Amino acid sequence: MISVEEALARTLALAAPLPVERVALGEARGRVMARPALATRDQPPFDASAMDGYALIGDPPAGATFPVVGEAAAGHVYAGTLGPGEAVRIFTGAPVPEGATRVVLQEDVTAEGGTIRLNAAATGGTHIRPRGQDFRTGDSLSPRRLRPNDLALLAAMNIPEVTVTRRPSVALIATGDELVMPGEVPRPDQIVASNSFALKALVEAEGAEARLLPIARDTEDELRTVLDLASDADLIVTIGGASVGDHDLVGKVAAGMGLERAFYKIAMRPGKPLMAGRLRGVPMLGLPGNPVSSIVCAHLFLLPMLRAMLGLPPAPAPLLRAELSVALPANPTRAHYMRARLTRQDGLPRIEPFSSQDSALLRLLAEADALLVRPADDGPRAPGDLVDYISLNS
Ligand SMILES: Nc1nc2c(c(=O)[nH]1)N[C@H]1C(S)=C(S)[C@@H](COP(=O)(O)OP(=O)(O)OC[C@H]3O[C@@H](n4cnc5c(N)ncnc54)[C@H](O)[C@@H]3O)O[C@H]1N2
Ligand code: MOO
Repeated sequence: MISVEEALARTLALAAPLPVERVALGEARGRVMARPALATRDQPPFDASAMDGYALIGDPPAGATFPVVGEAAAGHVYAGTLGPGEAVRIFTGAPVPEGATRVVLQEDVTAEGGTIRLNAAATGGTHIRPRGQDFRTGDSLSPRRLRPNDLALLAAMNIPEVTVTRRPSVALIATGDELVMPGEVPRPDQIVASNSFALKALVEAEGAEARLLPIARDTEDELRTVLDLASDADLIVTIGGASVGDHDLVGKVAAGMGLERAFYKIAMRPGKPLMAGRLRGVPMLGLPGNPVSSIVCAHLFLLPMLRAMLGLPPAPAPLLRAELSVALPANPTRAHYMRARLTRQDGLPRIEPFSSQDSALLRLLAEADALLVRPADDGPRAPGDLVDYISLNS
């Protein structure tokens, strides 16, 4: 069995960034920008007023008076020339008239019949945003997953379309004679397929597209047929049938179809029978069937693979720190990803693993905030120790 780190390195080696496409800015939220975006103009494109008031020249004392010779509003430049001793009525966002060095707030003047008088000496800055203060033509936004804030910046840069990595298409294949889809009537010896729904949601939240294929029954023929249906995907994910039982056929059938195996079995709990490889050119991840095992493996391997396919830097699931609230015995040779609850407190949160860690228990997984990470061969841990965890709440 290989380590989690080695398995991750081998799965990431299967995942290359996908081709790019252009999308309209309005469709770009959450997409991964593949190239830097370059501003096509300065922002603001002119010296702009930051306040409603009066634009004038110099630093006049309290009591000074000025004739108001014109007006500048947002979208309406003052076409005249401002001279010393004159003022232009100005509104927030308007271009500051040529030569003006200050905007006096309207609250700080008394306006009377086309003239203003300063109530007090103007203080506290010019209230002018200089041209290019936000960004200049040619300034760039580096490649990233686009958040709402980034979209506002791109719009201001006058970039109507962005180059993003194509969404990976992920084929999800549940396997097993015991499975029916939610809403169907299971026989007494059947259960409802659940894993695919968590996996679909995780895949979609990561910015990929998930396709639920028909459940593959436990025959070699049927598994082959469903794997064939997935051959146009960017990533094939099977669920179950990965272990050593007589009906665990995924490894055998995939091998018969030419799977180049990257690994099978890892020193990890849950998730030991994970397999990965390349099937006729398509990366494939064979997840264990136990619901918790498949979902934990998705966090640790499937999502990092998708991020790499999206062109993000190859990286493991992000680790956070928490303060352990109970004592834990030494962890043996398999890294353990324990379902745990987080409690907020000042500083780092407290983390408490559930007493049962059975990998079939979905109700406990639904209660869990985090996977507490126990590395392989980790010594005993005491309350108050700082430990790593992976968040399940995002
Ligand atoms: N003799 C051994 N038996 C098992 C070993 C082992 O090393 N030696 N490993 C155990 C471990 S660890 C795991 S994990 C499981 C993984 O088995 P499979 O990947 O072959 O999964 P299945 O046998 O198909 O299913 C296991 C379990 O999960 C249920 N299941 C499967 N798919 C779904 C689904 N889509 N939705 C909901 N539940 C699903 C299935 O009904 C079984 O109950 O093997 C252990 N055995
Ligand atoms: O690895 Mo299994 O995943 O413990 O249930």
